[in-house]
Amino acid sequence: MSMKTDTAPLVSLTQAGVQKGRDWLVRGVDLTVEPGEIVTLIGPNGSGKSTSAKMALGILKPTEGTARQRTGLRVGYVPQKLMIDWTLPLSVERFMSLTVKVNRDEAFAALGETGVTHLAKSEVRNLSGGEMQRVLLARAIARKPDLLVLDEPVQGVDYSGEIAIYNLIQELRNRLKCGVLMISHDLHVVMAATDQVVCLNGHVCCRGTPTDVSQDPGFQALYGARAGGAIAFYQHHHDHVHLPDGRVRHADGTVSDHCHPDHDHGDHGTQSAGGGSSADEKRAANAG
Ligand SMILES: Nc1ncnc2c1ncn2[C@@H]1O[C@H](COP(=O)(O)OP(=O)(O)OP(=O)(O)O)[C@@H](O)[C@H]1O
Repeated sequence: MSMKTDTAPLVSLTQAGVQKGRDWLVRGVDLTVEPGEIVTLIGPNGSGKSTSAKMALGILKPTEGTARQRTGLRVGYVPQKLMIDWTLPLSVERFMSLTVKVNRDEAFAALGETGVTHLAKSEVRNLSGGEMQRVLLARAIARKPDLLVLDEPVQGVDYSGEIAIYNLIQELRNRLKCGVLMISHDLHVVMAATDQVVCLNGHVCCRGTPTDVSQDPGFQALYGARAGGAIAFYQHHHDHVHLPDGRVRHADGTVSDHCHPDHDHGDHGTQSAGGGSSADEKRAANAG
């Protein structure tokens, strides 16, 4: 059998779940990332985003279901936190080749791709949030990955900076033709650049294109003009919680064994004027 062109998704999960002791960290996750596709995992803290990403990357073996990675998959990773002693001087140039094997030309080419060649001699600890994210992106793409994994890519970046970073991620995807798997930790902010949004809540709560959401007249009335098409706010409420024993408690207080895939996960619509009072809505209101 010829292995010249592997046309399988870069990574895929099928009904994947992880159990630790008696508790399920996450279950029933279906996910694929194709070359050139941007997939974003969203959901509240502890909803299983990192666990799902780790299963997709083959770092964590699913207890149930399957996880597959394309043969010879190269992954570029932007971590959520860096284990770096910030009291030590470290130039961007040196940082680029600190943990990954890249030569000077590759490092500079990558810094060029993310628009920060001019920072090569700068101290990493002096970088602004946006500059740091660009350097991290450069480091992740330096070895020409098939898949770019971004764990909270707009950390420490202000609102206009966020749009710039998301636009850059989209540009990189277009230029490098890589797939992108993004994790958004505490924001229900999803970019128009995202092809697929998978919202987790201990299981796949809902999924779809941000376009569906951003084309909603109610959404446009609130955010369309201001957001400039670059960012969509994906707002919804979870109408049930997953109990540690795997059972599901619904909004009406009833408890059931399963949360079926065809189960109505409640109002996943866009925010309406005068709607609830969650932190997400406050954030959306502030940003908009
Ligand atoms: N090795 C482990 N053993 C036991 N529980 C774990 C382990 N790893 C994660 N968990 C738990 O599994 C759940 C899902 O964790 P996960 O890190 O995937 O969530 P997350 O959506 O990425 O959260 P956050 O937004 O806070 O980073 C959490 O309740 C977490 O405490």
